[in-house]
Amino acid sequence: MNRSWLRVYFIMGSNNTTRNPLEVLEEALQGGITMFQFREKGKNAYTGDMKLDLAQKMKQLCHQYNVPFIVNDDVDLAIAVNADGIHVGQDDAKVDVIKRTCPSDWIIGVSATNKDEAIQAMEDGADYIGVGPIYSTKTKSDAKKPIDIIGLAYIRQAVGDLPIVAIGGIGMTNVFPIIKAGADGVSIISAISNANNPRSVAQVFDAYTSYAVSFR
Ligand SMILES: Nc1nc(C(F)(F)F)ncc1COP(=O)(O)OP(=O)(O)O
Ligand SMILES: [Mg+2]
Repeated sequence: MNRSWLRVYFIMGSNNTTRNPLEVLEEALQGGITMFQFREKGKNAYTGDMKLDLAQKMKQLCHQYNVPFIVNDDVDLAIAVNADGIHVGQDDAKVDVIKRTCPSDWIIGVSATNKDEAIQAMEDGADYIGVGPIYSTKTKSDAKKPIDIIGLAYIRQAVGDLPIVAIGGIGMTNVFPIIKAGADGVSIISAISNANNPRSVAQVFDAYTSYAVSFR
């Protein structure tokens, strides 16, 4: 997996915006996001054919901009739309099962909050780990206690050069310390999905992360 795909990793579901999610995604793609995760869950989330249809349209958009399209949690949906990969948490499908039953070229991401989860994900063969929550977040109602920059640095030290994307309460002002602490990129939901101008916010994250990574 190309770790630079993690640099500006946008995550969104239909309930993370009051606008048409396809318009928000296209604006974020125009602004330079480097990877996208379709995370359709929680209050008023789409299900069934509506979820399938939205996933197919989002994947098409991402591929118009040569951006990988990842599905959160839902392995069956990811297979149905021929996604580029899946992201699973500690309570979701296991990596070894995914590797046995899903396309061999899939990007497989795993959530990790501590060193043990990170090392386990690496040993299981995850292509990247989503480390956090770095800061407190309102987006994920069942988020664990924030680990802050020090928790990220500790995990970076434990996993060598395994690709890491940081997640949880990330805004433009804390990009630099997160990259300096060892993340290859930042994962953003509401900073882009709730923005008046998702394109310009994505552009700022693109510029800030590129600059920060160049110092690494
Ligand atoms: N969805 C995520 N994406 C990332 C990514 F690495 F992509 F930034 N990291 C962490 C999560 C959280 O994943 P999980 O713990 O299963 O909770 P949920 O399914 O509610 O998102
Ligand atoms: Mg999950």
